[in-house]
Amino acid sequence: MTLTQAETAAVVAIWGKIAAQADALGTESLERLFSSFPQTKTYFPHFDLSHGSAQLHGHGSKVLGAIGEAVKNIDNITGALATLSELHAYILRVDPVNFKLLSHCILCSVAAHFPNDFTPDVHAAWDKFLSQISSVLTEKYR
Ligand code: HEM
Repeated sequence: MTLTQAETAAVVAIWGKIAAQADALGTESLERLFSSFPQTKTYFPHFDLSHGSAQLHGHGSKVLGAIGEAVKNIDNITGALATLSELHAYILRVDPVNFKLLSHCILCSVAAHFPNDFTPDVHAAWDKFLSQISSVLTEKYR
């Protein structure tokens, strides 16, 4: 399920705009996740999840940072996210279903901030890209 050249181009095309607001978009994505799918909060009992908390911002920034690494290494996402993959599988033991939920929330945040850039093609390409990231982060479970 590798990205086609056109899909890669569509992912990269909008990344510059996302990167410029990475912290805010990451935080918003997490807030969407915790409010739409409250069961996901169980992985963060040690976090202050209230709106605007420093931990939420810090984590949102880290998540989008990892996505940025995947964009930079779009031909080798597995290698780029290897350490994170081990962390999520062996240490954090995040149920794979949650990756779909977070991916959905990231897409919603990007769509809300960049309605003109978020064309159907860009939507489809980002959907595929985020599912690739999710596959990499959950592949150690098998
Ligand atoms: C697009 C998918 C995801 C990406 C790119 C991602 C990325 C990251 C990154 C970069 C870190 C920090 C690692 C470090 O500090 O070394 C992290 C930690 C963590 N992630 Fe994820 N993650 C994803 C999905 C999820 C999901 C779906 C959950 C659970 C609902 C989750 C739960 C956690 C938890 C609990 C931590 C540790 C937080 C802490 O104690 O600081 N992650 N993730």
